[in-house]
Amino acid sequence: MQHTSSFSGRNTLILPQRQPAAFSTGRRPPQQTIGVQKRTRSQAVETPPQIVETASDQEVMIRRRAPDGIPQQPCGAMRFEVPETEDNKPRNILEEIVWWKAQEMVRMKEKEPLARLSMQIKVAAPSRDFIGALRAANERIGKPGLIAEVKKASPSRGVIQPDFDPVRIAKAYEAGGAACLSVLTDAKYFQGSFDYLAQIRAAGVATPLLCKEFIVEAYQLFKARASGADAVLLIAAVLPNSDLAYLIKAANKCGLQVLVEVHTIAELERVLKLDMDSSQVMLGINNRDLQTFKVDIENNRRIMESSAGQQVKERGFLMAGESGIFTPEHVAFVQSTGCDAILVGESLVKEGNPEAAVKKLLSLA
Ligand SMILES: O=C(O)c1ccccc1NCC(=O)[C@H](O)[C@H](O)COP(=O)(O)O
Repeated sequence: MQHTSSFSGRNTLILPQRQPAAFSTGRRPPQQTIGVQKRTRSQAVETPPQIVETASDQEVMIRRRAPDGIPQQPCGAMRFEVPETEDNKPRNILEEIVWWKAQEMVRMKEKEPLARLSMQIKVAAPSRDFIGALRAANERIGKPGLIAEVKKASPSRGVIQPDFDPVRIAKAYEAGGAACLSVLTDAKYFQGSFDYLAQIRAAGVATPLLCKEFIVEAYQLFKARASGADAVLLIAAVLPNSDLAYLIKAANKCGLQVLVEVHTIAELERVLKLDMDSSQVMLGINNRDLQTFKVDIENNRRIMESSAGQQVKERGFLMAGESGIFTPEHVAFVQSTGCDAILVGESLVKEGNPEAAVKKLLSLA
């Protein structure tokens, strides 16, 4: 991958050269098969078993795009329509969200071209050290550094906080002792907004902000940074390593740190093959399976006890436990597995007094 300096000339931000994504279309390359190929009896004798790829070896389990194209695609004054087939329906919520992002971004780019965002980034206030703030809080309080999530709704829980005021909640989290905040920006599935990031920053909240978005393109990094984010989430279940490598470099060049999220040992093993700087990239274990919604915080222990989990510690990466953390006992459990940070949404945001909820969760009161 070619490296270039962050900014060249006056108005052009140069990003690293993109490598093609291994499975970015969701289709497998023709020479690859899942499991053992079907053979006739004679072939079984003559041909050795050909196990080219198993499910756990696959880079990503979700298909990044609908195989036949998105159902409706504007094209100038015309519109493509692809007939709905079984294959062209998303297989799970994560696929649905990721397919939606492609359509959403067409409109976003029309409204706010990349060049405009690039100009905004140049004059933006410097970003804050997201990972450093979590490490400092962990040292100061002896508990995992808390990333408190500002989210109104989610696909699995519906509306979590009907009386949703993002700035009020952000200020309360900060006053309660959160080291960092995570702000949902997806509008369709989480009722979030990039404007919330900007509003929270403009209101004088000093804790670093994570843009919680389903990022598949560099455009979203620019949008996050222009809105006031200090860090972005990249989801390993969505992005093959080629895309992760590109997006991590692009994010860092925009002044954003990165939280790379995994859900399985296989994903962590894969992600650890990337060349990552532990001062710019942290890792997270999402205990929610984003394809089925099942939450299991034991997942945290399983992953941290694996040899990949050991490698995380040896290489000095900050690791966050994410999802399903409701009580101080959960916090202690996740910390005992080796996580020095936690990401918590529902249990805090649903409380009428989020400041007290943070103190209670961290046993600071
Ligand atoms: O929460 C969902 O329903 C969901 C569905 C599809 C993709 C992502 C989803 N959630 C993101 C998260 O995992 C959580 O917002 C985050 O980890 C906090 O979890 P919690 O403390 O359980 O609210």
